[in-house]
Amino acid sequence: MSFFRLLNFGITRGSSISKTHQSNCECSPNLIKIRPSSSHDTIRVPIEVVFSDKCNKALAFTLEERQRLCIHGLMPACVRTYDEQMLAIESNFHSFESNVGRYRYLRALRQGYERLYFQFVSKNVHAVLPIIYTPTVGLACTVYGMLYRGMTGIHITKHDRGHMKQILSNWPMRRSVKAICVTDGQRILGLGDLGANGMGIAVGKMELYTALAGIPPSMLLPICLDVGTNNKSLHEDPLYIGLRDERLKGDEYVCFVDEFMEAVVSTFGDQTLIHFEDFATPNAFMFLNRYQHCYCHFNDDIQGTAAVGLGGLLGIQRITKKPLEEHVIVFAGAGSAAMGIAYLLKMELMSRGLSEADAAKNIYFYDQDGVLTTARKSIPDILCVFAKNMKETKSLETLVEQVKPSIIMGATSAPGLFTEKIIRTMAASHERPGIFAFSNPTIKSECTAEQAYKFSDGKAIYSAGSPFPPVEFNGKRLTPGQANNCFAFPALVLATMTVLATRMPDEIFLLAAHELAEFPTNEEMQSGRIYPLVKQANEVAYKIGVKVAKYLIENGYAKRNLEPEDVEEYIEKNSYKLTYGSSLAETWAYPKMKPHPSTAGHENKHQKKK
Ligand SMILES: NC(=O)C1=CN([C@@H]2O[C@H](COP(=O)(O)OP(=O)(O)OC[C@H]3O[C@@H](n4cnc5c(N)ncnc54)[C@H](OP(=O)(O)O)[C@@H]3O)[C@@H](O)[C@H]2O)C=CC1
Ligand SMILES: CC(=O)C(=O)O
Ligand SMILES: [Mg+2]
Repeated sequence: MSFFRLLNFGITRGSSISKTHQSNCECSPNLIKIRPSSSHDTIRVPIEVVFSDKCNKALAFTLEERQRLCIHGLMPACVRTYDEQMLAIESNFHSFESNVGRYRYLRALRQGYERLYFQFVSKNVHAVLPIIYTPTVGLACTVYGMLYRGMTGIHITKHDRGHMKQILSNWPMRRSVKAICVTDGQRILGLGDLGANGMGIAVGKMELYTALAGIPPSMLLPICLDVGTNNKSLHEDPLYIGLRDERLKGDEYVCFVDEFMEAVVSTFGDQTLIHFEDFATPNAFMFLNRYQHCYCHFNDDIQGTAAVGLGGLLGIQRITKKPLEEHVIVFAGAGSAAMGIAYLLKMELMSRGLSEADAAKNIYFYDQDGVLTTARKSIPDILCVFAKNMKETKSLETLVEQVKPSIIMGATSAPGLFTEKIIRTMAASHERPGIFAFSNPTIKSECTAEQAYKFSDGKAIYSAGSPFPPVEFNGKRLTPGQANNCFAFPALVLATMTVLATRMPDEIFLLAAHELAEFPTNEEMQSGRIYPLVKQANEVAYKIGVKVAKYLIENGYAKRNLEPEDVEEYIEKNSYKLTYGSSLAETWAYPKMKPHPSTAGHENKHQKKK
């Protein structure tokens, strides 16, 4: 018998509890007296469905529901309200001494009570993001095998070639999947190659889709491509969950990922959004170039970070009242994050009328080989324009003394790279030097908030990839910004999924950057915080998501037949409901996802051929 036939047994969809039935119970908040209900009122739902992560309301099952679902007596008498449930979770959450302990608790909560979990995350973004996202998720990935407690997504290994479609079809909610976040685990935050343990990152990113952007979890599928790991310590770790082989490489690796992309669209449809996360930089760029014009694909480390990086730079422009083209900017690190930001920054400057060479003139790159000069052999294409005809130096301090940057952007995973001398040199030449320490998790930051404020005499406009608490300096409370792509990707995926965009063009990342820069008030900007607060992340996702969705419609990228003025209403109507259904039928109807209406042949009037 199908799942739905079981669910519908004995109940008319949409019906509510009858008056007669209600009169069978006498309830006070904590004291319940029941007379047995008549048999036709009960619903024979398998107990594993009632108590499944999707349906379980824990102690919030009402007395009527307990009776009708034949689960009465399987839990204590207390019927908890929403606030009481939140209190219970909050008390548990705070009772753990370590953040990994909290992470572990939240995993169990998600796996037992999905809706309750997302209620808690959405209402406590400020406290929970540092656990399910950076920095704690990074630490959790290092011990992921130990923390593993069952299915969170799909693992496809290098032995699955030729069978990927079949594996993707094994996902229980395959009919509702609309977006995928995939990693091959090779560059997990700044922690390096964590192989199959990287699944924790894909899960964390997708949880933010739901918690911040309201996308139903049933539409989301985290995937780990287990192509081996070159991390020897994982090969020897008895709790490691992945293949203990060297990584696939070369053509074999590319063909593997090609087959994966084809399997995704043939299983879930060609509108599926495919988010790449934490691939090693050369592969990240290679796949972005390969797929961005034929799939609905983006790379968050390159493009999401670029939107947030440029948003921060536009914030510095607001504070200093000096146009970005007049700032001297040093990028420390030449990986996905730094190159992505520099590319978008160049695009922004060229949109202001500068030539490519002029846009790149004041932008310097520095990596493990020192400053990027024209003398360097084999420069990645994207960086050529930034290479300078200057004397080579291996020292970042020397470079900073030489070019006196007003802004430094670190994405190196090299903690302490921004020394006291560097920060003091910048503060001596600039009233409000911009210091970005993008690297994650916290232990990888190029400098801490305290160092940035102390060594700059409180002048620094400091932001970091991971959260830092406010710092008291000379009687002032200075609040760092969080320069993290979590202020961009939820909005971008919300927009893309809302309008069923065919592609994710560069312009939407530029637009997101501009919108993000407008968030902080003038007062907040002047105090040195150029990003919104983490607790505003839902509002950021919604507002930027709406703007980007309208842009996609107006520029012919949308497949859904939706007018720009209807975007807000559509989002509100279709977003994940954090509260339980108001009737039994609504509660139990949850797993039945309505397929997106086919829009084939219904191009909206804004649509151009792309
Ligand atoms: N805040 C956010 O939203 C995001 C943060 N990140 C973080 O940024 C960091 C980098 O990631 P990604 O861009 O993918 O970069 P990669 O790890 O691919 O590259 C790191 C770059 O830093 C350089 N580097 C390493 N050590 C030093 C050093 N001591 N001095 C100078 N340069 C150094 C490397 O140089 P070489 O090539 O010569 O080895 C390389 O160019 C990670 O910590 C990641 O977590 C990433 C994406 C988003
Ligand atoms: C935030 C993020 O995507 C990273 O550090 O890789
Ligand atoms: Mg990342």
